[in-house]
Amino acid sequence: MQLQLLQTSDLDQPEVLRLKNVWKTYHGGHQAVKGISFAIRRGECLGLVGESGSGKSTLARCLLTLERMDKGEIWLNERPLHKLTSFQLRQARREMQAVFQSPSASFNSRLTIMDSLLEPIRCQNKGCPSFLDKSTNEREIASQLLEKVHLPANCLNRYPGELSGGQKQRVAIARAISVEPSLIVLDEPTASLDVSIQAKVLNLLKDLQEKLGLSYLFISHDLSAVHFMSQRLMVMQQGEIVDVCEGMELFAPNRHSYTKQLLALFDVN
Ligand SMILES: Nc1ncnc2c1ncn2[C@@H]1O[C@H](COP(=O)(O)OP(=O)(O)OP(=O)(O)O)[C@@H](O)[C@H]1O
Repeated sequence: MQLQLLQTSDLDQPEVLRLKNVWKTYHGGHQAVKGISFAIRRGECLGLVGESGSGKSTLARCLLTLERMDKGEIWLNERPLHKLTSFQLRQARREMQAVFQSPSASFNSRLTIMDSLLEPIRCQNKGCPSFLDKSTNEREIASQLLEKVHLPANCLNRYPGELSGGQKQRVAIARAISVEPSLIVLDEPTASLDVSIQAKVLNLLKDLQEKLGLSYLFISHDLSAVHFMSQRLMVMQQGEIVDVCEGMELFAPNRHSYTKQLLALFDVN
């Protein structure tokens, strides 16, 4: 799929992802996700906020098909992931990328940054992403990708251990966008970073989303970060979506009582 420049608020855009009535129970009977349904449109950032243990990561792992759900439907670009064979699923999964909380865990410490960065492009036999200047030279493609996340090309020969957490997270973001996925799941992408770096990474993600028309599911326990990033946000409590709102509706007096509790906890503006 080609990324396109577009208005992020454009509700005429097609759905990239739709979840219908997704349930997940862990061994021992704990219901982490209880009948969740939602959709994400192309070019949209949908925020998911909720306190620790509310089921956000479980939901993310279910939709990335890293975790088997009990029941429900997951449609990616109108393909029913819940009906695919394992082989078909491996192919379809490539249309989704994820950036997780811990940048260190995302890299093989024995691979150079260049090799880690180019892994998805090589695996998927893809060439130069359409949003870069055309090139067939791997090093040039990798340098351009790093440039998109404001890192110098001299990082390419280094190993993950030689980069800071913030730099590694930027490489993880560059790697996620390299194959022009339909959806990027960002699961607490700044939670392990220094406060001074968090805002920079959020700004970078928002800038890339707007320029490249990316679709994000942005997950965080921090309501202010979710509000900053997302056109629409969902509030999750004990495995359920208890509130959904757009932009400034967050401050409406009739919000769910749990949303109000979160608003009181975080400095949202
Ligand atoms: N592998 C597992 N086995 C059993 N229970 C689990 C497992 N993973 C998560 N849980 C439980 O499911 C619930 C939801 O966990 P989950 O990690 O999805 O929440 P979360 O909202 O992402 O939390 P956090 O913000 O702390 O990451 C929690 O009660 C957790 O203890």
